[in-house]
Amino acid sequence: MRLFTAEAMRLADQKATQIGYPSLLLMDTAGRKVARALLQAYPNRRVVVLCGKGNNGGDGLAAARWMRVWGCEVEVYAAEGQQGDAKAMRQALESHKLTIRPLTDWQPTPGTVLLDALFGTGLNRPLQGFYADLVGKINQSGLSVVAADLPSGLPYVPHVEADLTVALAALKLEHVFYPHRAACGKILLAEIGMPPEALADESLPELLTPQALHALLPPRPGNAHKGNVGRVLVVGGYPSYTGAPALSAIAAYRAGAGLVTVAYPQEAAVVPPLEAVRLPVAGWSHAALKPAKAEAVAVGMGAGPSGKEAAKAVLELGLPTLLDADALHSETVEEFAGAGIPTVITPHPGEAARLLQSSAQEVAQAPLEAARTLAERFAVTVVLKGGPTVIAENGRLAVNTTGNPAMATGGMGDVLSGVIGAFLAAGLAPWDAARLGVYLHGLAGDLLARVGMLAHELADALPQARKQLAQGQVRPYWH
Ligand SMILES: NC(=O)C1=CN([C@@H]2O[C@H](COP(=O)(O)OP(=O)(O)OC[C@H]3O[C@@H](n4cnc5c(N)ncnc54)[C@H](O)[C@@H]3O)[C@@H](O)[C@H]2O)[C@H](O)CC1
Ligand SMILES: [K+]
Repeated sequence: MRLFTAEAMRLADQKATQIGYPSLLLMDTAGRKVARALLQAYPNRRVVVLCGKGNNGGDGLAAARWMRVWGCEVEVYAAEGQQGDAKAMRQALESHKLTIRPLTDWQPTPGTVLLDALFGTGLNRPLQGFYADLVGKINQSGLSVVAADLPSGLPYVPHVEADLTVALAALKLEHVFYPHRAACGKILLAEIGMPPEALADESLPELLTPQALHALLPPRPGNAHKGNVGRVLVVGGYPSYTGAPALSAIAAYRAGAGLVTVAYPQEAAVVPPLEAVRLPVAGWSHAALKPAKAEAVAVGMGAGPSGKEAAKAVLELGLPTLLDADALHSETVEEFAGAGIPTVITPHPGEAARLLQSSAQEVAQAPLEAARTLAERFAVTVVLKGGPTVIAENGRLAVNTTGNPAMATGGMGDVLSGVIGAFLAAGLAPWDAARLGVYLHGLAGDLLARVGMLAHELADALPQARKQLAQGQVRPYWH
């Protein structure tokens, strides 16, 4: 499944028309789906539909007609000047003898549900004047609001704050990235009959879905033993950061690793989990790490200023490697890529900014671009953590669809490193290990989803998350 921009959606629309699918049919289906979703969420309420003059307004006019056909009480307020399909929808509605009132006449009436069909993907500048005031009035009314396709005004300010948004044909950036996603309320994706060919644009970012991720889960063979399902070497720890490598080790086991070894400076009071092999080292060197039995390495978690040296020792092992936190330095990443080692880096916006020589704010404002640039510049697989996390590799992008703000606590990144490390060790390519790891980590977070949860608790929820994914029980947030 792909993530659309407004422009990509317009092209998809065009393509559908070119291959012979009538656009009026798309609009009518859009209206019917919006109407049905609204009535399911707010049964037995009087509905007020507010329509703009573009195609988003056309969806609203179609929705009003369907609600009328189904015998619901519905009032319509619309801007003047519809063209094309939207004009046809206005005529179709009028033929049902429903009075369409001027948009300027609308006043909030207690107990009604609003259908916001003012603007969708066609907005190319912030709302001003009458429409800005109207959005303010909608938001201050305290009424329940259902948005057709997008809360009107997004991606700018002001915009409608909806309780429910029915995304049409595909999810757009605003349905996925914060802070805009918050204005959508609950999100439902409505299929409107768009021919699949029109929606299949491989150049767009992939949205991680349970179906796609399910296929990546490494099988657990009947003759599994701890030596053939993936062994991970966790390298980190420093006198003042002793918890990080332990968390990664727990997470690697919880994600399915057969054996986890933790290498840490002997002077650091690291307490690996009981199940891990301990490898205290007197200084970072290849010789010190060599005894570890592993198919993949995760390095940098809580390694402090010794992170660079630790990574250098890991480099010589030549194993697929995840570089996190204190191992995230430009020279280090370049060395791994230069040596042809399958490498995943997991920066947060601050670390990404350090690698890109920009600011954390710039990275957070344009995460897709930042991840793509990092992947191009360093020729590695990039996991840029955020709301949501973006994965990039060699021109392709994927956007995570699990996780929640309660996960914003210390140690969550260390857990993610362990999870991705486990999938690298199980033999997954970096692109697959990164996507599956990020998705499962977020899914475990969603199973707990309460502020105050701890990183090790999330790790403990990983087996349940994996089981749900394996059994096809995961419902994405837009269902
Ligand atoms: N494939 C689909 O998903 C389908 C989507 N549909 C719906 O169509 C809209 C997009 O319609 P479009 O006509 O392109 O744009 P809008 O209705 O969002 O608004 C355009 C309208 O508004 C004017 N305008 C633009 N910016 C401003 C502004 N700042 N202030 C005032 N007016 C502005 C512009 O000139 C136009 O007149 C999509 O979201 C779906 O809801 C189809 O129904 C079916 C297929
Ligand atoms: K809208």
